[in-house]
Amino acid sequence: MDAVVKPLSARKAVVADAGKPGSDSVGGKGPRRPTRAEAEAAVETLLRWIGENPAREGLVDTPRRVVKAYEELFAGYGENSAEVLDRVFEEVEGYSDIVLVRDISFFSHCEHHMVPIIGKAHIAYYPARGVVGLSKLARVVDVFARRLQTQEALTAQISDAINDALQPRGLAIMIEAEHMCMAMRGIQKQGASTITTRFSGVFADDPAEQARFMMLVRE
Ligand SMILES: Nc1nc2c(ncn2[C@@H]2O[C@H](COP(=O)(O)OP(=O)(O)OP(=O)(O)O)[C@@H](O)[C@H]2O)c(=O)[nH]1
Ligand SMILES: [Zn+2]
Repeated sequence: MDAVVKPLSARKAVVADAGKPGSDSVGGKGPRRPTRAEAEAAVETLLRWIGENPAREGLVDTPRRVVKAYEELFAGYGENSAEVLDRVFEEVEGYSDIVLVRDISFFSHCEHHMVPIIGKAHIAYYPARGVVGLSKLARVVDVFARRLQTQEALTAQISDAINDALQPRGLAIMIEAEHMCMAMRGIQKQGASTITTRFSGVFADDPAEQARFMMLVRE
């Protein structure tokens, strides 16, 4: 959770690095991580700021609950994509055609407003030196989704992590998401969905492969 309190410049460096083996768990130098009590006090301040009375019965435990919920919602800062993708299975009877896991649901939070991004990721690759457990693709989505994000960075980080770990012949990532900061506030457009893609290897080189990916995602 250190990155939550890192200055923006330091945090940007972490994001740029993310996905490289061993470098996407956030930590190291930076401002001191606040204590749990300080984090709870910050929630209490926000409660007072919105006009609430943190001492009323329904709210006395809320700072504790919010901090606990943040540990879960932002658990990705303590996780490392390289560890998740550590185990490559090479004995797949020579299978080297497309592997596509679609509709991987995720929740993230936008880094501008800290409100939810709700979406689905679709991931396809052509194995070269083996395959990973299918659940690991979904786990790697959560490693990065459970951080403050932009959809573009999330897409790039997932792609970089899988490319580094698996070196597939091709990798395609598509993310479709609704940003609550556009739905609940600001422009207030519900149902608008944002699509981002990242193609590499044969998916970047061959438009027919991109078309195949799109067809499989949509069918
Ligand atoms: N590119 C990108 N923009 C995002 C993402 N999530 C939220 N945003 C946008 O980030 C922008 C932040 O704009 P600002 O003008 O700094 O903030 P704001 O005054 O709250 O903007 P409004 O949302 O337009 O009210 C908004 O346009 C959001 O829609 C994302 O994942 N990617
Ligand atoms: Zn936002």
